[in-house]
Amino acid sequence: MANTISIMSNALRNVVSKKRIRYKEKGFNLDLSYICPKIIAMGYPAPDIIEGIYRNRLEDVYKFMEENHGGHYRIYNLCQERSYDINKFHGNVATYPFEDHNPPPIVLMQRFCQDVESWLNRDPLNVVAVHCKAGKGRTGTMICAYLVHSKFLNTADEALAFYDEKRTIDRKGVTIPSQRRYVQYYSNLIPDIHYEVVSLYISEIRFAEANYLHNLGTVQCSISDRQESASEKLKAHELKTWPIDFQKTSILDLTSSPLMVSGDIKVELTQKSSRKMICSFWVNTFFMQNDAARILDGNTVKFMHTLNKSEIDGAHKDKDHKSFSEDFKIY
Ligand SMILES: CCCCCCCC(=O)OC[C@H](COP(=O)(O)O[C@H]1[C@H](O)[C@@H](OP(=O)(O)O)[C@H](OP(=O)(O)O)[C@@H](OP(=O)(O)O)[C@H]1O)OC(=O)CCCCCCC
Repeated sequence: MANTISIMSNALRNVVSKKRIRYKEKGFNLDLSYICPKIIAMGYPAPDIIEGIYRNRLEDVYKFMEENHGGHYRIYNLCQERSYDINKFHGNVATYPFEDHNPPPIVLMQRFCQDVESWLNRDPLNVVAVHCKAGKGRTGTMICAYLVHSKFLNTADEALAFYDEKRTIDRKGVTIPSQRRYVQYYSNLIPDIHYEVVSLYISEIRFAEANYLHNLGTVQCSISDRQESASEKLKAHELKTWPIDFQKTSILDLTSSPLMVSGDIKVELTQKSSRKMICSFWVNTFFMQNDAARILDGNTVKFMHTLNKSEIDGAHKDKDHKSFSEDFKIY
């Protein structure tokens, strides 16, 4: 009977881990992959019995780490929605939590990379094990940032492709466009660009060739930023929202009262009635300054930051937006 339950549980874990590469050696069967000898990506180490039925069991991950890297491992938990007693891993657990399906704040990426670098430099035997919930999107975003930070690879694209190959069977590791964009942003800081929070004024957003939106009629457009506070969980903080009737216009015109934004900014389109998310994207003002065309009076900046469909979260998955035109752009 116990053997049957174990077989069924392993079967379910395999289904839940989808196309992620599993570690199946030395008696282990874990949603876990070595990205390189010192960097492990893994699914959540579930402490409770129920979640342990379909995800890594914490005790199995502990056994794996002790047998293979005893005394030389540090765990990084990126989950904002889950946690466990860090003493289960001798207290050597660092947390850098952010929301599922979203990019991390740039400053969180910097702190994560510095922490990993410090740990790995302490002893040649040291390794890191990074996880979120699935150990795929958020985990990949941070690991790719470190692959560029450490100059193990030279570009964001190289890091993303390397991670995709080492972590997934279908080479679809980091798929959320804004997560991929933030790895690119981070790589733009290497080797020694000083990041700072920059304020810009949004005076116009143009939605071009977005036939899909035209068919939706009035859509709600919101712009949010992120206000970090130690106590509160990270979440987008809505600054303002506007209705846009895409049957009449494809421009959000804020010329009369530009909106000042700073740092990590989320633009989101939702169905006006249901508030169901249509698509969204995160950008960071520091990396948009070059796109900013100073208007004559010098203090209002209209940034024409072109994003195409593959760079818009939600649209990239296509499953809901098959009628998006190929060249869906947000300026
Ligand atoms: C008999 C039931 C069979 C269920 C088969 C489910 C098969 C299945 O879809 O399993 C997967 C689901 C969801 O799986 P998870 O609960 O693990 O969620 C994943 C996680 O959010 C990833 O983000 P991250 O944590 O890596 O940052 C996300 O990647 P991203 O943000 O990059 O898109 C991925 O989206 P994606 O897959 O890429 O679209 C999500 O599927 O698991 C569950 O729902 C767990 C509950 C399982 C219920 C167990 C009941 C005992």
